[in-house]
Amino acid sequence: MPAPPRIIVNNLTYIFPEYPTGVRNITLDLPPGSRTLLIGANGAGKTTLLRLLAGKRLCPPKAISIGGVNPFNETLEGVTYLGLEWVVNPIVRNDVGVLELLRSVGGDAYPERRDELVSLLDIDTRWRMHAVSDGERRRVQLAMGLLRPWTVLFLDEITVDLDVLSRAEFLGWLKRETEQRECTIVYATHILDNLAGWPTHLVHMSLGAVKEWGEADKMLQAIDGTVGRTGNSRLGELVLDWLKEDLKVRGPRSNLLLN
Ligand SMILES: Nc1ncnc2c1ncn2[C@@H]1O[C@H](COP(=O)(O)OP(=O)(O)OP(=O)(O)O)[C@@H](O)[C@H]1O
Repeated sequence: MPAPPRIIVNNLTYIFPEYPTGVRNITLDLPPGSRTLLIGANGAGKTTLLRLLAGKRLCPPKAISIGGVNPFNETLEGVTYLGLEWVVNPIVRNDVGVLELLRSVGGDAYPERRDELVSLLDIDTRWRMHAVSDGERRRVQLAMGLLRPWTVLFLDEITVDLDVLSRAEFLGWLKRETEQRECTIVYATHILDNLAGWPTHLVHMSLGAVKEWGEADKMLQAIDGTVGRTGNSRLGELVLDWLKEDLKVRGPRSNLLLN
């Protein structure tokens, strides 16, 4: 990557061909080393935005810059996108061993990193992938996906199958990565456990637009104390307020059927 992994989005609008949905007028500036949480209700546009950022959909020429590069036009060295299509890749359901899989994605080139991920994700290298649980499969996938040292990581909630401890370890490792190397993370998630103190930035999306975004500490200042009214973390409390407000503005989807 030619420049530090800063992510700039400049008035990005993308509408799906033949559908009136998409994302509109999105502007963001996420500095190198930041860890951004993308927050929003189902259908808010998080996956659409992440896929645009990762260069998987064509966007207007100057709307996105990842380390100074338009991701659709140029190959993005060091950018990793882990989303649904990666999760459903059938390769990780074959009768194949863990080490063989890790080798196939370059594990031998990064032996220390491979061993660190195997240990962190509590992977038994004797596993055969057709005979593991969903969570075990997900851990191996994560090790595969993260093995090459990325500079920008786009994560579309891929930790749902992990148990609480594994997810906490994983999040801690991601945080250390951004502290020890020059790299940047954007993570779309609905699961806020163990995320207190994790994000440097928050982006709140609703109905295909960014409603607000900024430094997490500043945005969380509005919520008093470390634990909110419902026992949630301050982050959980803030997000709950956002989503309630979004629902109020949009109205329940069931109303659409009645009209
Ligand atoms: N391929 C597509 N073609 C047309 N519309 C789409 C397509 N993919 C998503 N949409 C629509 O775009 C909107 C945003 O979808 P998106 O998947 O980005 O939401 P999301 O915030 O990631 O939701 P979730 O939290 O459920 O994953 C939705 O209204 C959805 O119906």
